[in-house]
Amino acid sequence: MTALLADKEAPAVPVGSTLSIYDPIFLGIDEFGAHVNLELMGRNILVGGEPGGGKSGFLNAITAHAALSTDCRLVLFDGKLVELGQWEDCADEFVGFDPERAIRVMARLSALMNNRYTWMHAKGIRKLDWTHGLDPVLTVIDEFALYTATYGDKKTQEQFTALFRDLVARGRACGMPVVAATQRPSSDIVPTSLRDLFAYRCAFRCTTVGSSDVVLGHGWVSRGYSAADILPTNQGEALLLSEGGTPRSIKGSFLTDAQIKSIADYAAWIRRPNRLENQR
Ligand SMILES: Nc1ncnc2c1ncn2[C@@H]1O[C@H](COP(=O)(O)OP(=O)(O)OP(=O)(O)O)[C@@H](O)[C@H]1O
Repeated sequence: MTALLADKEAPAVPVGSTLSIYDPIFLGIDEFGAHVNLELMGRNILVGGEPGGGKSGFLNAITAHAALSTDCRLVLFDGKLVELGQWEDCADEFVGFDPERAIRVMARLSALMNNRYTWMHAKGIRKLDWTHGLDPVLTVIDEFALYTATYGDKKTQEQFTALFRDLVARGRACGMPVVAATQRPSSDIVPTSLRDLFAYRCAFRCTTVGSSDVVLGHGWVSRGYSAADILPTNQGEALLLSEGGTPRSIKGSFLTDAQIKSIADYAAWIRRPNRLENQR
């Protein structure tokens, strides 16, 4: 009822819950049915696996949390438009298949990182947190290989790759984490030097044991953790590895298109620039 009131008549309290990007993000359940949550701030997440394994579902669950977090700015890259497209109204930037635009947005993120580090240096801050009053900026990229190896020419691909790598390397300490997914987990698309910048790695079903190791890190297959063992019929199952741990079998949370639409509508409403809190 409250939500139906016009802005000027609405009480100065939120009509529903909002989240913080500093809250743990619900990702799904483990093999014992326990909730699996992830603290994103200060970390990057790499997601890989064959088409149809459940990567976009996983990305949508994280994006939903971020969209409902009014302390988080969102930058979305979706070369297919339809995987993250429903969140466009919640995002500060939504990049589709235009490689030049992808580079421009990445370059702006790079400039923002430089500004933040200059400010942090002046203030003597080593790692940004919620007490510093700067909104985190989450970048979510579905199928980054489209930008690094498919769209554009060699020059634009190299430019994007360099800026992307810089964001993954430097973003996390200044409140700019990255969640990046690819359906091509091969060593040319995800070289070890890039993979190692991701503290969290999530492997959905992979076609080969080599691809599983590309996502999780070399040696996990030989220790018995292979995403190639996930059944093709078990979509949404993945091996999740967090810094210093061992891969954990999870079943990712999944939002239907209708659920995404209603969450995205609500999130766009609470994120609108003239929302009540901003008018005080
Ligand atoms: N956690 C889940 N639980 C149940 N079903 C799921 C889950 N995740 C995905 N699915 C099912 O698998 C289908 C494909 O999932 P999704 O689009 O996320 O795969 P993908 O890995 O992103 O594929 P692509 O690489 O082609 O984009 C979904 O439409 C859904 O039916």
